[in-house]
Amino acid sequence: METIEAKDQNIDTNIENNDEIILETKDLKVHFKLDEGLLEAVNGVDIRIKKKKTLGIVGESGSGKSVTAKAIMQIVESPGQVGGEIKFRRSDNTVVDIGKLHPKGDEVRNIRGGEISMIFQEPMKAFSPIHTIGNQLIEGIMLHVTKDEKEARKIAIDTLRSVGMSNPEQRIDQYPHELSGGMRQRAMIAMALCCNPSILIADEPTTALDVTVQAQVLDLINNLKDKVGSAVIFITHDLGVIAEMSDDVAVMYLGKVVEYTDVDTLFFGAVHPYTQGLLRSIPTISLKNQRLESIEGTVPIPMNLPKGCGFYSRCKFAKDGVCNVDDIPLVKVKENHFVRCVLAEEQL
Ligand SMILES: Nc1ncnc2c1ncn2[C@@H]1O[C@H](COP(=O)(O)OP(=O)(O)OP(=O)(O)O)[C@@H](O)[C@H]1O
Repeated sequence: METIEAKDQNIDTNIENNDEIILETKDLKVHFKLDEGLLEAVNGVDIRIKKKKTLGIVGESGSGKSVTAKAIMQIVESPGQVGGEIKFRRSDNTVVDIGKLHPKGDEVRNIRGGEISMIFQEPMKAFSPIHTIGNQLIEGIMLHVTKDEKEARKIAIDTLRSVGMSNPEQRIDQYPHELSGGMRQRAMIAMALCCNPSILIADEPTTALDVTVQAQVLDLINNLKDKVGSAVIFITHDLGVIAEMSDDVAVMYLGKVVEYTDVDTLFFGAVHPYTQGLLRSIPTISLKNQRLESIEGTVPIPMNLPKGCGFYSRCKFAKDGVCNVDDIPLVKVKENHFVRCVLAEEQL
């Protein structure tokens, strides 16, 4: 077994020597200094995004998924402090550590919205209510793609059409509040895609939509991923969506990745008790008449945490004196399968 703890990475390839890797975080931390104490929202996350692939990040509310995404975009709110490495391969093939760039500097601004863009849970947050959809798309295109306003407007209309918006020539001059929820979500996806980003981060992009529109938006992201050739980071608490969208999956709990593998291994060979608990809580047709299990309790607030496994208080396999003594490393159990659990070896 090999340990891939952040400080002791034992992986033979990394972003510097494997150009299939487009983004890599190492020992990523986001801490908030609050009056009540230090809140460790993200606490040593190592993830890798490969070109044109989707990494799903799954976990319950409060596990640190959104804060991880915000750190990659350098948009963590004050008083959040970001540590660790966020190495990103730019379109000219140079590798930069986004975490070392000034959050308001030109280089981050070029990357954000241009090379890495994000779809948020709630489209109203992404748009200014006082400008038309078109003005907001065109502003981004003129910043990242072309200085020619006519051409930028054409790109905006074409992108709106490509995300399934009817009458884009008219809709482009509407304000966000004039669009339905589904159309607003499409407009936000268009805004995220109009500069052909190499990474699209989608943070629960369908939560606020009704079920039929949800399915359309997921299809849209999958189709556009193929067309534009972007890699996707897809954040959700829904394992059904993970199955549909992901190539690799990172399961997060209490600010850490607890299991990391490809989507098939996740569904057919999950090892971490937390992942197994999440899987037992998915409704399936064959389980129609059985009660679904849920994981008892909730994710604790990541402040003043005791030593050992973060899942200790909720885990039915927890062993006193074993799991609650030291921090648990993420361990390689087989090729492309990593688990943060001392029982991992026994359960294989
Ligand atoms: N601006 C902030 N100030 C203080 N604490 C924060 C801030 N943003 C997030 N947190 C805390 O960081 C932890 C992780 O939050 P995060 O939003 O990343 O979780 P999540 O897994 O994305 O959950 P959800 O699915 O509900 O979005 C939580 O305990 C949250 O309360």
